[in-house]
Amino acid sequence: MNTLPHQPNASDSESNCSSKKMESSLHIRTSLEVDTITSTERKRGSAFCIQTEAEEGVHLTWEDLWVTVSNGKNGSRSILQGVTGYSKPGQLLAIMGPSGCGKSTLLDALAGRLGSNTRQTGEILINGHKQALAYGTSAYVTQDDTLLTTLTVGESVHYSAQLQLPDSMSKSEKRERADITIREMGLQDAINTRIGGWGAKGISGGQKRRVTICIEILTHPRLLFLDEPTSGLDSAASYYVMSRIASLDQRDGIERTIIISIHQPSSEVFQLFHNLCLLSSGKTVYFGPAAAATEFFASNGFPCPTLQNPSDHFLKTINKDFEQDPEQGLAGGVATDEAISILVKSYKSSDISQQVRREVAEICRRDSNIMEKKRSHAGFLTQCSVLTRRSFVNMYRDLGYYWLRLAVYVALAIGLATIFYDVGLGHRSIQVTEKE
Ligand SMILES: Nc1ncnc2c1ncn2[C@@H]1O[C@H](COP(=O)(O)OP(=O)(O)OP(=O)(O)O)[C@@H](O)[C@H]1O
Repeated sequence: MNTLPHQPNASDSESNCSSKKMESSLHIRTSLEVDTITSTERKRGSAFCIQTEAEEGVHLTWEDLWVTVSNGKNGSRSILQGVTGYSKPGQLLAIMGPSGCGKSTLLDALAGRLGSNTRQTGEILINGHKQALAYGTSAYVTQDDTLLTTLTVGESVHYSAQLQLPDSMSKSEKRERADITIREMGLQDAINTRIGGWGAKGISGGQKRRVTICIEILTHPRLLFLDEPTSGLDSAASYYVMSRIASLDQRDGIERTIIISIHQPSSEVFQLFHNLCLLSSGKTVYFGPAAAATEFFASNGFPCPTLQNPSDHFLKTINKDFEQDPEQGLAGGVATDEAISILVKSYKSSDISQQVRREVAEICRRDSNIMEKKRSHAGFLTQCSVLTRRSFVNMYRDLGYYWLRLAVYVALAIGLATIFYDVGLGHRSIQVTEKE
């Protein structure tokens, strides 16, 4: 479970959407809480009947967002340079760009996870308000899977459900919620397979990603951040994982807002995106409907060759990490730096960019509710009991952790015993000095 930092001083007051470069204190909390079950639904005793109290989705907007890091004596460096955008419920936004362009930084800024050595300016609003999200409203899936390798898929999700879901839910309800989530992510066939690690092969990399996502969506968060959910997966596994993620946007009666950063999606995966944010060196090259990106590139002199994956074409055009081979042809006949500059300028003055600003202003103007602050997750005693049980299972099954350690202790005991072996029982065998 990844935790998002708590920002107690995040203001609840409505802020003026048009004000620029204002210090944003928005931070979003972790999903340790679930949506409350109404009493009638609890009586029915079915996790299928679980409803959220407030069904409103999360509109996330960011305007003129800058993130800078201090370079010590050399001053500071801008990682993000005035990016603007939005993400709406029921939509999947993909952040793309060459390595080091600021994808993870944008995702972290939106999720309130930036490091302490960074400085953030600009405005990030939730439903038009500067506010902190309540527990259970958002979840962040990091690049790495942090799972206990000795547990099975089912155990991992069930233990997590017992830890995250509130004590007001019965054990069977928690179990049912976990089972439904496992089925949603297509993991029912692997439910009894161990996660596996360096010692023993377990589930595949794609399945591990899905288990991590499963654990994060147990609390039915309305805002989901995923940092490179397909890293390390082959194209078939990537498509399978991404199609499951994309299907979450309308699940459980909740319109989810999903934001992912992704390196190089296949053309099939690309078609799952509603909106695309293309970054280069922290600047917006394109933000708008994913389907319109090819036309934007073509209208600026960088048409996508027939049968080429559009995302490959975009990244090839704006990747300046490697020297272009002139014999293979430069992007649109110009150097990469120039291509980026053309695209960035063109985007700034384009109708698409104006439309994005209008959309952001529209979301801010809407009379949306401030998100409720609900605090409900498993109590201290439940957490202690679940963690103890999980720890015992882990120790028992972990060869290195438990059995190898036991063997070392036995060997040590035998070694010590040999020192005293056959020392005899006479008064000279062991001299004991007693001080009166
Ligand atoms: N806290 C930080 N301190 C110093 N530099 C940072 C910090 N966070 C990010 N950077 C730098 O900012 C740049 C962008 O980093 P970021 O991780 O956002 O890129 P990315 O697009 O996600 O890259 P990748 O696709 O390789 O993961 C990198 O050069 C990185 O070294």
